Amino acid sequence: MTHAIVEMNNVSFHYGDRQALSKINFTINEGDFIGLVGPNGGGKTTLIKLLLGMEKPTNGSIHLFNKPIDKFKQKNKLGYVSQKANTFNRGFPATVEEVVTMGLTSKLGYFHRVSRQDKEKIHHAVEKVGMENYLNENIGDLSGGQQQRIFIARALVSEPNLLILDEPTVGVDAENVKKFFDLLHVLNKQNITLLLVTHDIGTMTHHASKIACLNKTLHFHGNPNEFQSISKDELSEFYGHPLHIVTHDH
Ligand SMILES: Nc1ncnc2c1ncn2[C@@H]1O[C@H](COP(=O)(O)OP(=O)(O)OP(=O)(O)O)[C@@H](O)[C@H]1O
Repeated sequence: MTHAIVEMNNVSFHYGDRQALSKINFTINEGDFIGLVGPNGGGKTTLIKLLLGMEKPTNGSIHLFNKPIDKFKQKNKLGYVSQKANTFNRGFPATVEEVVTMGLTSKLGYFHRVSRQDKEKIHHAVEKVGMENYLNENIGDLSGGQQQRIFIARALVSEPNLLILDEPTVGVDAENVKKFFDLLHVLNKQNITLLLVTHDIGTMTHHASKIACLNKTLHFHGNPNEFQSISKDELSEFYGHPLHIVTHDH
């Protein structure tokens, strides 16, 4: 039986006079791996802000794990890796272990003492992303792809059921993109539901179990085969410009 962990019902959102989202009905089921795609300004970031409780819908309702979002207190169930996560420069004075610890302290408060159990969680999260040999390295000395793994570990440390990733493969080379998706599949098999915002539709159709296409309204939400059967003209109309999709075979 599938369990809905996110339910958006008839959700609209305005920034002042500007409507960013209109009448969105969107469900995320436990175990989904959803690629959220759409043109620039289509409302992807806004939708994520609503899920994270950073903005409130102008109309409609959101339920997280069967609770109305304003009654939902288990913030640890949601993990978020932002687009700007890997911007640490060389020499940034924090070790991998310290960065991953921030994933707990941001939820528990900075004065929360890190217990032995917390340490175990931190090490476990770092192991999950295959970076256990780098715990004492400075984050700024790692490659972009390695830093990205650490930010995923930071999001995983609070043991989320839903992991939201915003444009995680921008600026990552093809080999590391492949490794990154391998990691996401492992996490997905471990029952972590994934919502990945991306402009790379071609890669997404190979990896995601569902594609959601957003341009103010939700134009499509279904499996990648159904998505690929949408005509190029229809997609270009939805995007507002001709679209060239590069598909990657693995
Ligand atoms: N803080 C804000 N104030 C006013 N308008 C905003 C604000 N943030 C976003 N918008 C507008 O809301 C619409 C949706 O923006 P949003 O950032 O959600 O789109 P997006 O799909 O994430 O875009 P991109 O792919 O370029 O990151 C756009 O028209 C944008 O200009």
